[in-house]
Amino acid sequence: MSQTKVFSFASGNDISQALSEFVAQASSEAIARSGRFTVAFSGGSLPATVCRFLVDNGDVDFAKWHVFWADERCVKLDDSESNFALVKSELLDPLTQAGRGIPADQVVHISEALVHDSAAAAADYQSRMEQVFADAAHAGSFPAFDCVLLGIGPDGHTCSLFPGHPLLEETTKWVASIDDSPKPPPRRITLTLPVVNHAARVAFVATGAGKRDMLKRIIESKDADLPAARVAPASGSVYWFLDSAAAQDLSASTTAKFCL
Ligand SMILES: O=C1O[C@H](COP(=O)(O)O)[C@@H](O)[C@H](O)[C@H]1O
Repeated sequence: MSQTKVFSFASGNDISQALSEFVAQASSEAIARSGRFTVAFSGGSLPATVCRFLVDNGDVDFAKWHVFWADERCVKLDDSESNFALVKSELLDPLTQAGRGIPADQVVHISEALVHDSAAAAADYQSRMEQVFADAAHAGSFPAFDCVLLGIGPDGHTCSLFPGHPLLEETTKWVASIDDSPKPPPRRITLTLPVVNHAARVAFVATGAGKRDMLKRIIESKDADLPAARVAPASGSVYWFLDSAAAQDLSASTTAKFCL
């Protein structure tokens, strides 16, 4: 049974500071336990919020990170729609410039050669994930990410898992393709719900009043029509990092003071 904690912060800077501490702690615990930290990033507004202070956090051993994407658009890596490009500019490039770069073979992004064929791109992405999570692959199980960082859309989607879409029922694949995303661009690849629900920690990040109704439905009503409400890692925890505008419809008893 997963544990859920909801944190509300006064400002975007406060969220970013807390996320820097949260990810740093998740990273140190994972590295102490297994010698590495496996993390999946979403795109959208999340990379800038998560990475604002993380890059300068001297407690993080980025050389031991293995970076994945929770979802990716089937576009070239330098396209303005690319989730890779967001993480590159917010995290990978600044770390390289600071002499603390993540080794390139530990940054597992979509194959640019396959972006014209989403099914092939998803299969290729899964096979590269299987190399990192070899034990899970051999056991026919699912990978257990140390941390999955998720955004939500105003329709309640997370990763590229959209309300009412058949991909929500996927039970075997680690990575799936979608060619009819209601939010452009239409062709994408995404982690599946079983993978997200095997993670040790899932952190949702949502800001702005535009998401407040949706957050009430997801967090308090647990409306299963909304993909984000189906995120409940079997032996992991879910954390919500919200600003006060996004959290304003939640009951006071739902939110907790941030502490690690
Ligand atoms: O399309 C996507 O949207 C969601 C939400 O983005 P946001 O800008 O509203 O935070 C994002 O989490 C996902 O990775 C992305 O592909």
